[in-house]
Amino acid sequence: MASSKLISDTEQWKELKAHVADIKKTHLRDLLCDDARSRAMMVEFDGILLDYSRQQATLETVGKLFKLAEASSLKQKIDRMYNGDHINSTENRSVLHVALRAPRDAVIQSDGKNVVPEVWKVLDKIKEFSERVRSGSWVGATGKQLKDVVAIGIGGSFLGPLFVHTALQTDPEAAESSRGRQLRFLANVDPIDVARNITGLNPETTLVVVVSKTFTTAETMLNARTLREWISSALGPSAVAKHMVAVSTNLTLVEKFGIDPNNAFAFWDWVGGRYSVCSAVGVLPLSLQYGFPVIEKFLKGASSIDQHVRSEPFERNIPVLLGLFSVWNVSFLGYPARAILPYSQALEKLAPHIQQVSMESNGKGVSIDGVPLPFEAGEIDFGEPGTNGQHSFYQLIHQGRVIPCDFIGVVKSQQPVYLKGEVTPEQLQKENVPSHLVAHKTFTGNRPSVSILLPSLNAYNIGQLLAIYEHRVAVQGFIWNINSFDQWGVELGKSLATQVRKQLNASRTKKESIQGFNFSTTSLLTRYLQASADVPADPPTRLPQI
Ligand SMILES: O=P(O)(O)OC[C@H]1O[C@](O)(CO)[C@@H](O)[C@@H]1O
Repeated sequence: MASSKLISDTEQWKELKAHVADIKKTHLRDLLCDDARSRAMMVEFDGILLDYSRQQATLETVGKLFKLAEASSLKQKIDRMYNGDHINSTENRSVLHVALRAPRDAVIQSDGKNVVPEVWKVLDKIKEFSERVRSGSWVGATGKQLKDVVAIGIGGSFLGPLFVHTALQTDPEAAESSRGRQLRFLANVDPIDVARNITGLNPETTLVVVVSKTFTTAETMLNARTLREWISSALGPSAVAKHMVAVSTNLTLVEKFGIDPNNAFAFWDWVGGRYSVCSAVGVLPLSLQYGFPVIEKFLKGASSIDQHVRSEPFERNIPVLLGLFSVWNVSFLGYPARAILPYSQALEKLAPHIQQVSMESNGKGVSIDGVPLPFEAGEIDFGEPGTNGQHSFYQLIHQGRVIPCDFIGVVKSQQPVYLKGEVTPEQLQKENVPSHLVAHKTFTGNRPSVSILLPSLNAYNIGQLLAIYEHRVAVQGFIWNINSFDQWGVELGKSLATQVRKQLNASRTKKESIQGFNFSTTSLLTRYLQASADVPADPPTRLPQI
């Protein structure tokens, strides 16, 4: 274990700790009376407005946060990321998702090699392949056009693409270009998910995209085998070549699985799973659905924010400001959660995606050098689109626990509806509230939030939003000095789960007794084995169906 200095040992951290008492004495209501303060807390870039005046912070707090950024070498860390240094030191890798959306003529090095040409080679291949499928020049085994796509993948190989797909579905341009086509996502190992996803689809007109960085993830490989069976039992084993393609960094395993390597789309170990939506992981299924030109706009939006993060001074740098205030809320004010509240139904899958990006990245208990953290890092992310959330958990946010909120607004809706002559209810009518209800009917306020206002929600804006959140999470990790890009905890979880699977298999097939688990696990496994005693050890293949 290294003995590097923790950020919490610096003077700048201690100054912020001491500053908390001043802020706790101040009510947000009073802070908001200061127009100059509010004006200074608004930042605009490329059509996006960030208003952070509703943070429990003064301009002095902001100054102190910038000093903390300096103490944590934030600028140098951002530069090291863009320079392709192995900042993911525990896995000895570069972190270069910014290269996935860089312009064709950009130069971004990893291990002494410019990776941008490789990125564009894959993008060009996706463009060509998706155009062939969409135009009908690539057809299925029976000569029919492939109108439907099932993307199999989990975690980072699922949540980001699902978020972007859901956000694009109602955008007029994307809706037009996807007319008559369907994109579905199969993630869960529970056969119910297979049943739901194949219901209503015809193998003759379906293309399956297996998305897995490692091509070893148990859930994905089981689902891939199931859909391979679905295709070959209907159309014969040779149909797999026409109906299944893959996205992976492990092209050897792709070939072993039976997918033609020519129909595989590569990405690289310098792309973390949860940061991979701009690689073939997202770009292939999304281009099949919407056409490459729409998805190229999405990449351009993300790239615009990449340039902003790298070059904008911290005072006007949206992801840096967001990251600093997240650290302020979590580590100084002691608020462990964050609500992501987009006022657009199209962003309904933003919170599930950011949950992985944020919590898998920053849910760490040790510094990048392996030193246990004496403070809390990471935050609990959750969210729902407004106004649905208002009718669900906002009560707790209003009057219960303090949860910093991200309010995301869209000025020009994808689907604007204007009602002529709509009358405003007389909400402000004086009520004769009985005294015993006054406290129940009062908001004490003083709850921090940021507002992010997008001009519209087209492919470009969706790319911007994605990149803002990705960089914000990285900024938080840089300040806390943790490794936001590894996931050893998840890997440990997977290996513990493998032991359980092995035990279940051994008990079923060889009647081996359960060994090496605690009382609780042993009891649950025993009960499960007893209750499923009628399941044959080697069951015949049966496709789930509804
Ligand atoms: O793309 P793969 O290798 O199948 O992994 C899927 C996901 O599993 C995880 O390792 C978490 O279990 C994620 O980080 C990753 O995105």
